[in-house]
Amino acid sequence: MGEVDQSFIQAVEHRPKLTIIEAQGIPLIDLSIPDTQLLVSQVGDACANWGFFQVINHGVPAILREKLEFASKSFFALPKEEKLMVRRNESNPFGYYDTELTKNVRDWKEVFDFTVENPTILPASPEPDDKELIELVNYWPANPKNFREACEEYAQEMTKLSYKLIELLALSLGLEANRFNEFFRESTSRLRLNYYPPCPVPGLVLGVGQHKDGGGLTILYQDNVGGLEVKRKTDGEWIRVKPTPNAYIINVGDVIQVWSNDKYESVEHRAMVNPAKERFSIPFFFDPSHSTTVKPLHELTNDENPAKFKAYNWGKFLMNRKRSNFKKLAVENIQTYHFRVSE
Ligand SMILES: O=C(O)CCC(=O)C(=O)O
Ligand SMILES: [Fe+2]
Repeated sequence: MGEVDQSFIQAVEHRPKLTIIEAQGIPLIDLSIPDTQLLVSQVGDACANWGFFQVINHGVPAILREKLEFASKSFFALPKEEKLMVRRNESNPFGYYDTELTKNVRDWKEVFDFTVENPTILPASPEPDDKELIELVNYWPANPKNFREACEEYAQEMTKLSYKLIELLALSLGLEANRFNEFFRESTSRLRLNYYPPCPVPGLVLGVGQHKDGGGLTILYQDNVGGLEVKRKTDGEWIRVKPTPNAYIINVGDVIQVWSNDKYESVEHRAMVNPAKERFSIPFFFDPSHSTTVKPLHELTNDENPAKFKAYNWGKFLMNRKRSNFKKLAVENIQTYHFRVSE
């Protein structure tokens, strides 16, 4: 990326501290324990207290992740011109991208995005009155040769793990295990490969600026370099999540916060960059169908605990976010608090 352009520089209050506080507290959950009740209560506590947890013994074969990590490294090592052949554009918000913005500031990263459904149905634009839908098919690079296969095999495993987790989450909220499943048919789930090159000014920029994930669940794999920071709910302190070999980091997104009527909060996080090492991470975003109307579940609201959010459409929300990370806007990008019912 050459010289550090002004567009990357974070406002003073958002700059990362170079002294690291490493989290003791992010719960580590063993998904293989046979006692479902115990598992459900561990997941429930983690969601309520942190919004984040790590899982081990999750059933995803390490070999598939390693194959994808290798494919990702090979892809990002290609000459820029080759990567630009699968660049996202105004009409398709997926593919390769190296100028993404988070909240109007540039991230120090390159990404490759693809969707799980083929095709994925999305609104043509974020405009509320535009009813047109589009069918998106993924861009695949010609190299490395097994790139598409590695991506697709891994995404299937992520989908399986997501259903396991969303069912535990439903149980932890006192709902039927399959309560959320219907929302994820014709999902808009996406997988992202993140590449963070070494950066000469890690105290001034971020790999990903502070944000909340907008959708259902995120399943993140981070390599052993580390850089993910989570805003601790108890005191607002930024806490580094230490990489655990073979583990996944799970966080609830805004959609689950709304469904749960604030019982579970979607927590802010960000990624720091490293002055010497490159870093790779692989988030999977388990997101509902574009047609989903997101609103607090009726089972979780009543007269004493009325709905805290107005209903909104997931497809339009997603396209709004996509527009704001493609182009710098004069206004703040869309956030779920815009739908909060005033008290
Ligand atoms: O790379 C990371 O550790 C975090 C990435 C992330 O939060 C995202 O892509 O939404
Ligand atoms: Fe994120």
